[in-house]
Amino acid sequence: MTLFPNSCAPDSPLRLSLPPTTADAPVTEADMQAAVRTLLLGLGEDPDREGLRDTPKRVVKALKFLTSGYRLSLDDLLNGAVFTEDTDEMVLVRDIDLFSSCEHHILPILGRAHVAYIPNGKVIGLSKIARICEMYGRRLQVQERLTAQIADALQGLLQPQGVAVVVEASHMCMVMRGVQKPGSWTVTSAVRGAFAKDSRTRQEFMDLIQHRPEFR
Ligand SMILES: Nc1nc2c(ncn2[C@@H]2O[C@H](COP(=O)(O)OP(=O)(O)OP(=O)(O)O)[C@@H](O)[C@H]2O)c(=O)[nH]1
Ligand SMILES: [Zn+2]
Repeated sequence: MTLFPNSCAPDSPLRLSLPPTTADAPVTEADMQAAVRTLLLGLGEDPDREGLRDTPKRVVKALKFLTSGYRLSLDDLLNGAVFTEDTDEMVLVRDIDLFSSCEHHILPILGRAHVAYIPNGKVIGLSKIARICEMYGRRLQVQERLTAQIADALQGLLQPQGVAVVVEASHMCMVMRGVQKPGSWTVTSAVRGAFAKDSRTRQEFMDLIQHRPEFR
């Protein structure tokens, strides 16, 4: 595994554009656990009671998992699974479960992605499309950026004739708190190449993903 997402060659198409981070800041695991302990105290809890004693450790572990996409790169997850193939028919992987975290509240974004591309001499292993969604999902996100990152990753890896991505998701920050709208779904799309230029191609994609959004 590449520990640092930007560790591939500076001119590599696989290089990720990460937001500025404090990755070099000396924040230890103990610091992070102490911060969670402080949160618990602020919430009026007793962090030393039995049920909460290991909670700082668990929360840090969970948050690290939910943001593990920062510590992955496209070449890690691709494992070379890009193949030469003489086809120019649309490939669609739909209903890819997606779990992300909203960057404003660090609360879950739950939904699914539909990802299509029209090859241009190269195809990608199908599971890798879901892995790309996972990599970008396991970061602090806004849905619009998540959608665009998935599209741009495929565009960069395959130089296909076009890419289309639709993400439909429910934001727990709009469901469990704040405006409290449990039935709301946010739909975002990113289209590139033929899907942007040709409305019939875009319509074919939209017809193929038509269904009632419902989180299972
Ligand atoms: N565009 C976009 N907005 C998001 C996303 N996730 C959360 N938000 C919104 O980010 C906004 C943050 O607004 P603020 O007013 O700063 O935060 P807040 O007081 O918690 O807002 P409320 O959620 O309205 O209570 C809210 O409107 C959220 O709904 C996302 O993926 N995309
Ligand atoms: Zn939010």
